[in-house]
Amino acid sequence: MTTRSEHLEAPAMRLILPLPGNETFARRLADEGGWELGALETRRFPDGETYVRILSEVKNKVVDLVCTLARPDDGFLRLIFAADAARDLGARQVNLIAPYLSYMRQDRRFQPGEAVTSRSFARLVSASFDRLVTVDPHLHRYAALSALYTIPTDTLHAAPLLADCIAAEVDNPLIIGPDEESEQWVSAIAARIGAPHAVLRKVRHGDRNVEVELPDLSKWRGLQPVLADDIASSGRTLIEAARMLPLQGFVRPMVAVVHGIFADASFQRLTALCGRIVSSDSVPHESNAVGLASLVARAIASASNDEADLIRHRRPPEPPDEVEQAGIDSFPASDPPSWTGGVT
Ligand SMILES: O=P(O)(O)OC[C@H]1O[C@@H](O)[C@H](O)[C@@H]1O
Repeated sequence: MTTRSEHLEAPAMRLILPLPGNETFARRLADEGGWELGALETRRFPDGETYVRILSEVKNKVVDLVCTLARPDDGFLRLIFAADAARDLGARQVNLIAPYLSYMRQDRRFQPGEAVTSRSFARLVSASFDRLVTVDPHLHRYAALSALYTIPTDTLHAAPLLADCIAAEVDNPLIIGPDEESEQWVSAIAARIGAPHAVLRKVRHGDRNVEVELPDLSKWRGLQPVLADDIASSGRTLIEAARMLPLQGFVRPMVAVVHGIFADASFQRLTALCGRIVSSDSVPHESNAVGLASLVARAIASASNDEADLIRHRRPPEPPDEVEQAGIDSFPASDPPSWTGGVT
């Protein structure tokens, strides 16, 4: 008979469990690691409430729920219900594998009364999961996810994979970031493939209204421009950058993004202005050309499955920081800024 201590010492079996729409990525992940692929069923009751049923055995297993979080409001409750169900049914550990992590951009209160959704979302996820694995979260004013999340997190980077994809497709690339924020990604990509890089200036006036200015790039005319960024959301940032490049005599740019959300008809609009457009498979899209499953599988395999270790790494929530208070004080109602959103 197996004793309790023998059982705890045995390596936990792992179950990769996709939420709807994440089956392809989950299958790749399971194949990479040689792990079991599970299934769950969800539907809506006639009143709009969510039904969730886990169809695989989870007892004593490490359960990795795979759910990219593009358009999170549609499926977040079913994700939380699935995590709770896995735990109720005896899962030893319940992790969230979210190749794209949402709610990273409203990371402070820009106007009095605004919800700081980065913080609220992190609290909800931290309450339901033991660990979070994600790729290139939009860390702007926060240096690391540990400033928001109270559970252990693994932050992976797609820049080397995007760089290899660009190098395979373009001979003499000039890597261009559409705004100052993108410097971190474009410099990493450029360094890996030994290409020059430049960063444009952007002013955001609204959710779908941005202005992009080009510095003098004439010394690089003749190179193939490659616009690289972390997210294409409304696509406006990339569209404006792509519109500006021909003004300095550049050919149509290639576009390489980690997270291709491409809301509205932005992909079609970009296609009209650009050459090849590639993204990672963090968000399922026709532009997916860079697979992340192997990167994510390696992180999962090396993460600790030890409950005691996870409990040690859980931290109490941090109190609101200076930034939040500064946000409240700095925008008196009589003098609102023209752009009230948090996204740059
Ligand atoms: O312009 P859209 O595509 O809406 O938003 C994406 C841009 O906004 C920034 O936060 C991102 O880093 C990216 O540059």
